[in-house]
Amino acid sequence: MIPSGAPIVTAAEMRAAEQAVFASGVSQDSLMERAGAAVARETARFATGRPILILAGPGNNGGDSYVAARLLQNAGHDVSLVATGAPAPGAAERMHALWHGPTSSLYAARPRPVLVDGLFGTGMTRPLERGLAAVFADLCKQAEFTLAIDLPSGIHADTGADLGAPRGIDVTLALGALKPGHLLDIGLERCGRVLLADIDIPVHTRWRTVTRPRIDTPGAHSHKYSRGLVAVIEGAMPGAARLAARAAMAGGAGYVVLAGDRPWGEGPDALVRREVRTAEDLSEFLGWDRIDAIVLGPGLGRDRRAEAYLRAAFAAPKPLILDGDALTLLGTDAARWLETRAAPTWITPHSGEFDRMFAGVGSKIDRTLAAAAEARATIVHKGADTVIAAPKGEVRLLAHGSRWLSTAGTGDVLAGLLAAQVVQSGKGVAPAEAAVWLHARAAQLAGPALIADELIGHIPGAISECL
Ligand SMILES: NC(=O)C1=CN([C@@H]2O[C@H](COP(=O)(O)OP(=O)(O)OC[C@H]3O[C@@H](n4cnc5c(N)ncnc54)[C@H](O)[C@@H]3O)[C@@H](O)[C@H]2O)[C@@H](O)CC1
Ligand SMILES: [K+]
Repeated sequence: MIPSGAPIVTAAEMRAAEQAVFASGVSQDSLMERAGAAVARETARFATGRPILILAGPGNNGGDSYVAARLLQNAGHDVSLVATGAPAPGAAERMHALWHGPTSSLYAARPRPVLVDGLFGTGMTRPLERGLAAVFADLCKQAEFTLAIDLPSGIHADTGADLGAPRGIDVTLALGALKPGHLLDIGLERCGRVLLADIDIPVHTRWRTVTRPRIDTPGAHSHKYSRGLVAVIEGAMPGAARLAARAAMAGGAGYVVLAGDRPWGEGPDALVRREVRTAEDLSEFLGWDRIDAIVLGPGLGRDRRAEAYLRAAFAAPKPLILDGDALTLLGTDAARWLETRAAPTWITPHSGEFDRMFAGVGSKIDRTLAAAAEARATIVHKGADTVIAAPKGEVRLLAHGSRWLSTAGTGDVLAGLLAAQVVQSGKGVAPAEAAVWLHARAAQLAGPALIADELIGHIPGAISECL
């Protein structure tokens, strides 16, 4: 569980935001008191009277531990504290001085039912030393409840990479804002439930977690064309395009046309079919001014005709959603091709497709942002941690989507759903955020062992939660 619509900042941005708070006259000690008070509050809520063991590292994460230990002890809790070494000079050292209980060595620590991890937070820069990681993992294993302060020690704040974090953290209390490490890579698995503590540090960022969209009920004067016409192009595997077309219909598009050389197969009667056999046919069809968005790629194939279809779709001055085989065809030339389009483009790669199209370094957010800027397209980089990035720097992140979505066809459904949102809600991240939320919610409603066809049936239920 991750708070929705929450700001996400890097460790450096968080430090800068803290410096701005200090510059406004708030002392480092009082900020640490706020952080420690939030930790004490949440720990008390979950501890329900059980004995508490608090781990304190050398830096400010440890400083928060000393504050929490003092406040919990003052409130009558049974608290033991262990430290990895002397606290760093400054606020952490001053908070240590205010802690009047004993401080013992981590290596002598006895497990207790409640564990609070204040070893390292955003200052985590290198892997945990092996012996320390083993002791820490063992204490987590033997605890009944574990809360990590800001981040689990052993998770890289900016990338979510594993620097030796234990399994079994139940709650991570993010201080001030979420960090990418709560949402990406191994961090996503190891944080448990993420709670956000507002410690009154203003942050300014264009990165947020995905929120539930607001969807308008069609107005009295709405008609099929005003609600948007989506054209889905069929290729070698017609089932994939049909899934996308049906998802566009369920997603609220007013009119959906499936265009291909075998469009007459199964599917709803409300789906309009159009026979298209060559790239010339396709160009002519895409010239129809009623078309508001095009979906190309699901089941397209990778032959010469598929390439010609891709060129025809690129040339059409319409919003374009590219998925699957279209992305494979773009390959390493993706950015060069995509940036030539005048009309808006969305691409929906999974990590394998993304890595074939774009180089890049850094976290999944950094790489997706860089690719979006280079390609001048909005990118929905799918996965357990789905990152949406737009060329001008906007980021939305959906973590904890249903793991049952990892089956064939669910990506085709997302592409169609995205097209339906594009024709209804316009540009950039907004339609992508709506589509990703609806897709994840439909998956939750479909439950375990879902198949892509069933997912479509739950889209209206997801939409009804957004009205
Ligand atoms: N800056 C502030 O005033 C505030 C910071 N806060 C807390 O401070 C944390 C950040 O504090 P720090 O910047 O001091 O950093 P940490 O407390 O996360 O880490 C302390 C130091 O440990 C060292 N270190 C990193 N990886 C290590 C490893 N594998 N083994 C051994 N040592 C390692 C680093 O040199 C780092 O400076 C936040 O996560 C948050 O918990 C909060 O108290 C709010 C206020
Ligand atoms: K921690």
